Amino acid sequence: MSPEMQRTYDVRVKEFVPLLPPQALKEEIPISWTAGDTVIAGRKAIERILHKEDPRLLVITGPCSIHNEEEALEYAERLNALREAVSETLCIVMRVYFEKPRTNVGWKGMINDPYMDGSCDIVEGLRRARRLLLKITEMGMPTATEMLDPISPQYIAGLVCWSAIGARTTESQTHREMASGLSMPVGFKNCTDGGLTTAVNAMIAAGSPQSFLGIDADGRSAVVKTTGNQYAHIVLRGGRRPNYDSVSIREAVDQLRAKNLLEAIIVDCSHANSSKKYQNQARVWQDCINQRLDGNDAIVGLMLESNLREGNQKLTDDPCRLAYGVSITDACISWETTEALIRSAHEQLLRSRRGNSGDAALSGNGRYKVAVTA
Ligand SMILES: O=C[C@H](O)[C@H](O)COP(=O)(O)O
Ligand SMILES: C=C(OP(=O)(O)O)C(=O)O
Repeated sequence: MSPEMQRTYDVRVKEFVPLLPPQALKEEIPISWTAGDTVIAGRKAIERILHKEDPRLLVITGPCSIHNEEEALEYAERLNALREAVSETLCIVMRVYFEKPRTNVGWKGMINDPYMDGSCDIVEGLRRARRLLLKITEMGMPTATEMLDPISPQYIAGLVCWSAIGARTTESQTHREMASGLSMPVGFKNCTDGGLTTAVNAMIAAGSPQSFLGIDADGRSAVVKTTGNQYAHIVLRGGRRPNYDSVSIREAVDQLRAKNLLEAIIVDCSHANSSKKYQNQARVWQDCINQRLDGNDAIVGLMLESNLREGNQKLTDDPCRLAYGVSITDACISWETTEALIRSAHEQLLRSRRGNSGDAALSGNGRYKVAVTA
């Protein structure tokens, strides 16, 4: 480019690092028939739940963010066994989140910075994300992720059954346009202050055909024309106050009904619904199960932030010294708590379906005691 053309461009860009085209990564790590079957069946099951053709409760559970493949695979193996055991009442999908939206700055997830040292080797991040999604879907485990960067779906979306647009990006036109072309159901979080209107508008925009700028499978910049995503739905994650209680659910249903949108709500038991205290997730979970048992079919799914071990840890200069199975972003509930919550919900839903009387109560330490009465 001539100097007079160049002098007004890229004033603050240090470097352009070439990225391999999506097609090249798909050929390097090809989707298998088994993985493809998991994705297709997972998407179908979620679509049927959103349309209330499948009475099961959708459960999206897993780490706040993935930073270590070995830990993610151990979690996936445990969850997959549990998924099969409770599949009569629950449709379990694993959170496999590689992209983290930050309130200001911080580690932005495995795709952005796989070595967690600021080197931001995004090519390696995309490779690791795709490889891990492939391994998890090959187990038969359906996957969920947040789509944050509008380019990355081209590299990984074929291995994802459900995706979220986060609270910080639900108002973004770019993300709504992207969602209109995504192949899986997309949940829009309410925005961080708790307002639902942004998510409702996002559902309308994502449900409509859109034309916007993107890239194609060969990595060429392109005008992307979409059909609209008829499975856009809302995810309540709380805001200035929690919004999982029955009054908030009613309010959300009223807003959805007024716009003729899917009256299918997923409640995120974490984030502002738990006041960012992982110990509160159990309470939110049981409240929503109770609402379901009381006949409220608007809540079709629940989300948990869960990891092998509870809590979280700070990411320091030496990632090798991180504790195994502990989140480096939001604090999570442990595997043991997750399993107890899921098994308890399964038993309560089974009993209710069979018309048996039963009682599930929260014990003092936040774990469930399930007492079946004759
Ligand atoms: O789910 C994760 C976090 O809540 C989200 O990425 C924001 O994190 P931050 O406020 O720590 O940046
Ligand atoms: C970032 C997340 O949620 P939210 O957008 O609701 O903050 C998340 O689920 O990881």
